[in-house]
Amino acid sequence: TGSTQPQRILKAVQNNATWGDAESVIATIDNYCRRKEWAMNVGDDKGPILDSVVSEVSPKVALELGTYCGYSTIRIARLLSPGSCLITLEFNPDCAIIARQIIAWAGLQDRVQLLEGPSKDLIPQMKESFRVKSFDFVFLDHWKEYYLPDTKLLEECGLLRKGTVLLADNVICPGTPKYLEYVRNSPRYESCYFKSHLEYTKVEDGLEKSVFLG
Ligand SMILES: Cc1ncccc1-c1cc(O)c2nc[nH]c(=O)c2c1
Ligand SMILES: [Mg+2]
Repeated sequence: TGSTQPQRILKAVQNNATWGDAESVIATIDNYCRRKEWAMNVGDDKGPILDSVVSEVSPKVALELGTYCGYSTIRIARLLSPGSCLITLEFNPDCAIIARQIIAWAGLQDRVQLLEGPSKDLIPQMKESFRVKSFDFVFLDHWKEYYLPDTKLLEECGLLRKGTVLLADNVICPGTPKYLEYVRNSPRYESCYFKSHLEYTKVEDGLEKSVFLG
């Protein structure tokens, strides 16, 4: 039986990236996915926008919904100051296995906690089980239908505070119309759109940055 896409991405990293060098892991994945096989990483067009928002927020406690192979996990974690942490949620165990190895290859395992399971089950456990008071930054990149319910769940669980920044991938392609309508019309958010392209393509996509106002 053949290999899976995450396994092929891990192999590309092991064969081309430098152990402990997050930049080389990012570059390797972008080269592989641009030239060999497309994959749903935030990529090297939207990636710098993600970087600039993370750098601006400098989160102490960050959350990522949707790890996949760990590409955006590494983009975020490499910018965190020591003592900060990123919790990333992945429901697919086969992806989680690969992502752990790619995150380790980048030397960032000490700043990342990868939790396996559905976000709707893990989010309500954040305070008690994972001792999170609130998140400073949330990257939404899992499944478009879950962006809105998970945002409401984060609100209900008291995991957002005045100034928490939500950044959502794929708000144009595949598109998250219900989420966009909510954050753009709710008085509890200040929202803005960063136009870009779907990873490794010329198709329009973008990131929506939404600040929770409390
Ligand atoms: C897979 C795909 N095909 C065509 C167009 C876009 C996508 C696509 C792109 C992404 O960045 C995604 N990120 C998280 N989760 C997704 O499901 C997802 C899907
Ligand atoms: Mg995405």
